[in-house]
Amino acid sequence: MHICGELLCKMFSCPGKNSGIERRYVHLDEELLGAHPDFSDRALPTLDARIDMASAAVPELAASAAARAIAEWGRPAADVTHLVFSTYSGGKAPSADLRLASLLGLRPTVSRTILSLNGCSGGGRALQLAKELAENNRGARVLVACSELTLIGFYGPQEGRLDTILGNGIFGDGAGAVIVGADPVDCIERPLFEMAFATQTTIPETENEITTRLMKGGLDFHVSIRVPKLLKSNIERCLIDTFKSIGISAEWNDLFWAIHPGGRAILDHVEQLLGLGVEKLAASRRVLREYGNMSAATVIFVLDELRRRRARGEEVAEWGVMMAFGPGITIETMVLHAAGSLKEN
Ligand SMILES: CC(C)(COP(=O)(O)OP(=O)(O)OC[C@H]1O[C@@H](n2cnc3c(N)ncnc32)[C@H](O)[C@@H]1OP(=O)(O)O)[C@@H](O)C(=O)NCCC(=O)NCCSC(=O)/C=C/c1ccc(O)cc1
Repeated sequence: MHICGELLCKMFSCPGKNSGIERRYVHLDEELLGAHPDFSDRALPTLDARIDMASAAVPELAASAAARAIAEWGRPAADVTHLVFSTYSGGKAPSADLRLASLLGLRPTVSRTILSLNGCSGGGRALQLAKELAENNRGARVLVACSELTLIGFYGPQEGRLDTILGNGIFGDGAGAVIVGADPVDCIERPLFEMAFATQTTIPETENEITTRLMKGGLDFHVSIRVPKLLKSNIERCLIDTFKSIGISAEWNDLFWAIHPGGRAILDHVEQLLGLGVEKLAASRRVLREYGNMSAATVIFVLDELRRRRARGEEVAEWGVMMAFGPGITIETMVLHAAGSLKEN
């Protein structure tokens, strides 16, 4: 796995002091908002304009992250055999993945899959899919790219909808990219993480807790106040079942953790539930603090942060867990092994 996170956006903002977020980056700056004042009012029909803007910016942001991931990988872009692309900022076909393939100069036979509206679990799903593609196609090299722009669903506060303020307060823009393969070529490819085992779980009867819907005024997000507690009640079962499936018994504090920082309360609940030491979620908290919740791209930033910490000589456990949460409520869980070369970076 070769990883890169990328931000191309222009403006930063600071939500409330309890959010755990110090800054975020957004494409929709004051100049663009000045040109589209109707974006602030979700009752106005702005979807077309938002889709046009996102269709241009989403693949460019993705290309910037992917170009860096490919450069670190060390092989030409033409060696990419598959592309898995995740975004909630789509709305057109052909989708941003085709434009991304063209911007990167991928081969015309590259096998493309787009994940749309998977929300914050999209990064975890894309990586699981890439793992399966890589393991089942000899020599495959899968580019995973997640690119999210909040402009598709940004609008002003609405009476009786505190959750829209929450969405505008914690979401940020960003793109992450990873190259996944199953059989690294010696001396050229230096794997960072091995994806040992992956599962997806849906919490029963929670389909209305995290939702998005394309409306004439843009993408309407709803995140219920129950989400942190619902995750808290279900995460440990997922972890126990996942580790049982691979026959490893794990002490939670002996692992490294790449938890999707969907919000400060989610990290607090996970930390408390699993009895984790304060340093265990430091990578997730740093990404939340510096970038906010970038939906699918966020877990890639967390993996990148863990990689950087290891490179700086900080102690990172050999085995770890990545978890991402999205509409469903869907929990994507992956057991990771820090590959040998990570220690030498
Ligand atoms: C940092 C927060 C936002 C605020 O923390 P706080 O400052 O300590 O404050 P409180 O938690 O006490 O909340 C302040 C007020 O907001 C209210 N509130 C608090 N969450 C809420 C609420 N979801 N509704 C509606 N009122 C609320 C809460 O009741 C309270 O109201 P009040 O007592 O009247 O002041 C914290 O609540 C928090 O981290 N919450 C979890 C955030 C969360 O669920 N994140 C989403 C995870 S899932 C995800 O990321 C996927 C997104 C997605 C992306 C793209 C897609 O296409 C699809 C999906």
